Amino acid sequence: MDSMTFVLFGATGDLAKRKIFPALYNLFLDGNMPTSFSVIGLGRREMSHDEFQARVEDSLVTFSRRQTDDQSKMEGFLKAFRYNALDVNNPDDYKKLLQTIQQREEELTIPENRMFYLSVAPEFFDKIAYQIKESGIATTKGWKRLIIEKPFGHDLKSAQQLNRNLSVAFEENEIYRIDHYLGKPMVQNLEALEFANPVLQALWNNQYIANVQITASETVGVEERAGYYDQSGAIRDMFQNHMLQMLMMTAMHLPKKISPDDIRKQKKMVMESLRPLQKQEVAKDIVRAQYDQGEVSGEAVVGYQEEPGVKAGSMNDTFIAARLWIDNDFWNGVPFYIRTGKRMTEKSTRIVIEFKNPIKDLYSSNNDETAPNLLMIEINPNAGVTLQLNSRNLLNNGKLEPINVDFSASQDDMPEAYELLIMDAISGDATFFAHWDEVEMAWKLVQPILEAFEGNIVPLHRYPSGSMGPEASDQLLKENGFNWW
Ligand SMILES: NC(=O)C1=CN([C@@H]2O[C@H](COP(=O)(O)OP(=O)(O)OC[C@H]3O[C@@H](n4cnc5c(N)ncnc54)[C@H](OP(=O)(O)O)[C@@H]3O)[C@@H](O)[C@H]2O)C=CC1
Ligand SMILES: O=C1O[C@H](COP(=O)(O)O)[C@@H](O)[C@H](O)[C@H]1O
Repeated sequence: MDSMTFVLFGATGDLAKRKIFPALYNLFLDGNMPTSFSVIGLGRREMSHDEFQARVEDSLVTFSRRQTDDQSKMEGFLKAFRYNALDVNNPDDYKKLLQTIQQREEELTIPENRMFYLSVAPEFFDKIAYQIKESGIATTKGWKRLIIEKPFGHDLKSAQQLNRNLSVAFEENEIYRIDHYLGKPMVQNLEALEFANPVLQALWNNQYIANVQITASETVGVEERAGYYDQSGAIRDMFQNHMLQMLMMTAMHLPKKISPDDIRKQKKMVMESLRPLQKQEVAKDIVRAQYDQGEVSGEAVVGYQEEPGVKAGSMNDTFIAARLWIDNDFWNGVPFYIRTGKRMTEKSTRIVIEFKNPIKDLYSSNNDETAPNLLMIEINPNAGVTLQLNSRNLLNNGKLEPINVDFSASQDDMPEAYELLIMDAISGDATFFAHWDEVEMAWKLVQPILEAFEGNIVPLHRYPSGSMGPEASDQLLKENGFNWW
């Protein structure tokens, strides 16, 4: 792994504290950081290097997955950290930043490999990219890379504009767009599950699969993020990025070889085959809803309209269900159902593959019936795979009953999404980052939905907090003879 300088914009913020510092630290403890590296934290407020290091240490003690009693390890890690005050709008601050970067490169005798992580509000992304170029920081004899957080645009036009603005300083192969769902170990494992098992590979098509269901349900409400979420909704917050990424990872087909380029090509082909939605017809395939008051995990909670910071009469969606079709030879005729929402019954992210059941009535003369075979992939909070088969239960008069063949991945010491993603970015492996083509096609799919929501031509259903969403979401599957698993 190349020695490098990790420049963190937003180093005094929440994401840095909760995710980025702990991820770097765990990589360090696992021997997955370069032997020599420097981290330069940036924020508006003034702070000494020592104060910054103390802040980082505090975050590690509170949030790191791994802890060590060996203080020399902690010290070895912290000594890599420096802090510069920088206002993203002030060109002089970038000149000072360049000096700090160069000074550290000299001190550590490391090459000019520079990683820029933008953990700041998205309206700063293009300004920072521009200043990185103008100040000369981007002129390096080594590599340079940019990691950015979502949201990547607010709609198709703003995403395209942002991409143009970033490209003044960075090539596409230098941009690592974080979608933290792509860092979840079970999402990364989808590729192996689909392609490293000839049995599943043979069945992974419309001849054997009846439908695919992707669910990401949350029990939390809007929390303290109403300012952002009320403008965003489930459609932008989860559907445009995480849900569509999981769909791509599930529906892609065996690439010629397992390489970042080939996997991305397959994902792109899925997006190209997704049947576009027409604004006037969005309501046929998309259900939007908002949570009312109710009870979640035994606790009474208020409805969305009563949440602090939500504007009166907000029509924002806190739940989305969708039925999508992939018009290619593999998936013609197989509905892909997606649902995601806040204040639902349980916290669970999972993908269920329902296989066709041509022998449903074979046993009916014995008063028996076969349940469909299901492959259930649990992503979060548990990680595992379950295959539902039919078997006779000798303790119940030999009746046919579904049984589960289970594999549960141990969650102990499982690396966090940010660890895996930051490690990949440092190694220059972009497999599990969102390519611009994917992001743009996702926005193209979502744009008519946004317009239909804004034009109010899609009803806004309601669901009680603590439920699995409105009846209309169940109806979407009933229309095709299915139900949510
Ligand atoms: N927090 C999370 O869990 C997640 C966050 N994200 C995304 O990550 C990004 C950062 O989020 P988060 O850490 O929560 O945000 P915070 O509001 O906690 O932190 C914002 C950071 O930006 C800095 N900042 C603000 N204005 C300026 C400026 N003019 N010049 C330089 N720095 C500035 C702040 O520095 P200072 O305070 O010193 O001014 C602070 O370090 C956002 O894009 C967010 O959408 C994505 C997924 C999850
Ligand atoms: O990106 C986001 O994801 C979280 C859910 O992530 P998970 O890893 O806990 O499943 C969601 O709560 C948040 O609104 C969204 O911005």
